[in-house]
Amino acid sequence: MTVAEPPSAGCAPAAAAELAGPPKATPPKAKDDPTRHKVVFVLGGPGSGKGTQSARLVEEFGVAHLSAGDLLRAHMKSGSPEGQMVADMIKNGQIVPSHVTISLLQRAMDESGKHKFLIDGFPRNEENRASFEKQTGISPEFVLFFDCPEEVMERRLLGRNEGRTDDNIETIRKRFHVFIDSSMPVIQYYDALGKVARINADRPAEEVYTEVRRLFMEF
Ligand SMILES: Nc1ncnc2c1ncn2[C@@H]1O[C@H](COP(=O)(O)OP(=O)(O)OP(=O)(O)O)[C@@H](O)[C@H]1O
Ligand SMILES: O=c1ccn([C@@H]2O[C@H](COP(=O)(O)O)[C@@H](O)[C@H]2O)c(=O)[nH]1
Ligand SMILES: [Mg+2]
Repeated sequence: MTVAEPPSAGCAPAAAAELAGPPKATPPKAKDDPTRHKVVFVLGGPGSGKGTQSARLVEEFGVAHLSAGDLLRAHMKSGSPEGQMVADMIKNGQIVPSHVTISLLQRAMDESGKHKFLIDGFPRNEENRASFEKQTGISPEFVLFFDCPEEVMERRLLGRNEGRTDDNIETIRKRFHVFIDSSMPVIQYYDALGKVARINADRPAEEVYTEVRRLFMEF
């Protein structure tokens, strides 16, 4: 990627901002820096139970939970053209451009006043992952991967009844394809670094949580 030249002196502020190019990369903080943000990515197919298990962790450990999907759903209600684009992409099961999701995540992290985060449903593809690591200087402590058969996830999503525009059979099938094609490579990337804890999510939620909390205690 090419880095934009700095704006010349005398540039108008708006033009200068435009010339400044993409957000600058943040260098990683030292391991023992108490202000360092620690992140666990919560990944798995649609309906695998990411939100359900994250809520339990919030209850027990008080960690901050940032669901990228929830942030995008809130953003789509903003009424802005970008919000409309997000609404259309969610309805079609597509991955929203990284810069949109990362700026929502960054703002939520900054406003939370916390240092430990569960980031649920992100990164969705390799480009999300690389951009997030570069822009924030954060790589995850580990990844919780909820592994669940598609037929089980499909049944759960069709029974969820939260009025989501993407919980219909047509979009669910697209989301499964996107998960296999684009999101699994992210899990494989972190697995190669020894950072993935795989959890069998095809069990009662209580049973899944017993394993999740045990893994989380090490965080
Ligand atoms: N272990 C489980 N057994 C049975 N039902 C479950 C289990 N975990 C979650 N559910 C139910 O399945 C549905 C989907 O769960 P949840 O919203 O946590 O999934 P998710 O991974 O966050 O999905 P999405 O990626 O679509 O946001 C919910 O209705 C939830 O109550
Ligand atoms: O990082 C992300 C997270 C989500 N999306 C879009 O939102 C929907 C729903 O996400 P859930 O995690 O299931 O709530 C997803 O299908 C994508 O369209 C995204 O683009 N990027
Ligand atoms: Mg969810």
